[in-house]
Amino acid sequence: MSGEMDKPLIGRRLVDSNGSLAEAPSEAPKVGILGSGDFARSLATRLVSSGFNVVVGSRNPKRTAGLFPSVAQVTFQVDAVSAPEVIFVAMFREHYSSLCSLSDQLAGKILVDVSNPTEQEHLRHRESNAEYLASLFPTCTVVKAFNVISAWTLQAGPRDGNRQVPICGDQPDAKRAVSEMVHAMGFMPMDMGSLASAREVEAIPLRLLPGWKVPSLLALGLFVCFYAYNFIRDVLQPYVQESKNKFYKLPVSVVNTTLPCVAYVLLSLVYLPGVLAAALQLRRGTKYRRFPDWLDHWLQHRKQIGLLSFFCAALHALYSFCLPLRRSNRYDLVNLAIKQVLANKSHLWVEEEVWRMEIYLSVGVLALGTLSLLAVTSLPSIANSLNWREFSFVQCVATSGGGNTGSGASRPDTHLPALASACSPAPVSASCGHTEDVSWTL
Ligand SMILES: NC(=O)C1=CN([C@@H]2O[C@H](COP(=O)(O)OP(=O)(O)OC[C@H]3O[C@@H](n4cnc5c(N)ncnc54)[C@H](OP(=O)(O)O)[C@@H]3O)[C@@H](O)[C@H]2O)C=CC1
Ligand SMILES: [Fe+3]
Repeated sequence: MSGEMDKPLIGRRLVDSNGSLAEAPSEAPKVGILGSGDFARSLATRLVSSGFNVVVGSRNPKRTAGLFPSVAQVTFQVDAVSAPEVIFVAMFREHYSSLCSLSDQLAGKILVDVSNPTEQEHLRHRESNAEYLASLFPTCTVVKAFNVISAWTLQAGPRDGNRQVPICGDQPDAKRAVSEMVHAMGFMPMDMGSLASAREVEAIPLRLLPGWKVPSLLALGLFVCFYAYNFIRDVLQPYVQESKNKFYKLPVSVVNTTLPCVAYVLLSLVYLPGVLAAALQLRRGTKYRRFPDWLDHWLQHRKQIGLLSFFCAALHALYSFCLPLRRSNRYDLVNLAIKQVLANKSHLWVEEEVWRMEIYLSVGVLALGTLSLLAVTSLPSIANSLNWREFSFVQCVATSGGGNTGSGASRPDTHLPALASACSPAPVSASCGHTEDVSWTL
């Protein structure tokens, strides 16, 4: 690495008072970008605004120059790679070989591979894109970075959820140089080890909510079971036994009765593994042994199960609000009024039912509020701002002493709280026959 990269420029933004990108000082480190596509353009914009001198290498600089910030230099590939020490390869894998003619100019430089394979490419090639690039340019140092950041995020700036940039490479100095650039651009570098990890890093954007698959299927399965049960009980049975047509209940009423059942069972599934884990530790007499795989996975999915429980409870609240809006409800009320008139009753007031409904609603609202609190505190940005004691406090207050076993289920040290506090929460029963209590832990 030349001394150019050593000059500190972290946090130096080059946006003038009009909001446009100002000229980078000539002593600012030069960074090269090969390619002029979407990613190259966003990268150039962010690099310029972070204080770097950017030179873009294109096969057709005349055509593409207008798409880049005016302070970025857009030139032919061969001219772009001569000065910078760090060169981003913002091209697809199949075009890497077209750079082989630049081998001499690229010798000794750091190539940053930002590419993402498609799912088919990932399965087809055994070696990662970064390792392939390294095999084409053995005299260069290849570092894998930025592939998890979309062109849009690069342009818009880092956001809470996707600030982390996994980096891997075989040369610590090259990794450090790229990490500093990542920092300067407002992202968080995350060292993923040697270039052999590149395949793993390239697989990250291919994932689709891996932690949610099983909990979602579980919630769906529970919903189908409870819906079938409620359909038989509330619709089919009256139809068969009394020839009453209650099929109108299918879209709202049956769904509304089903949702809290699902929410309650999911909630109990959040606590059950903690209790089982604690019982297992007590039986074994030690916390220094791994849990069986099924229990380990269950423990790690508690947050998702808890959030799905919250989702069902929130939907139940919304559906309940909509109940009086239904036409069937209006007809029922009118019919009741007519019956009263016919029976010559002027004042209908059943004290017990009135109280039961008042308390039921109040408890329901409190339970949903508590569940919302737990859902909000389980969001990473909020959970990270609480220390362990504060987090446990919120969990315990919200669940009247609910248990917690920590998320690192396979790490023995985090099992300790399981023994200490794996007690089941006191459910809040509602008069309509379902329960709306809430809590889970990260
Ligand atoms: N777009 C995104 O959000 C993200 C993209 N990436 C990765 O960044 C890389 C570039 O993606 P993106 O910018 O979207 O793609 P584009 O298709 O928009 O750009 C690819 C660029 O490659 C250059 N290129 C060089 N040689 C060839 C060649 N022989 N044939 C065709 N093009 C060539 C072209 O520039 P020129 O004509 O000037 O030479 C072209 O602009 C990919 O590897 C992608 O996986 C990674 C994360 C996010
Ligand atoms: Fe309810």
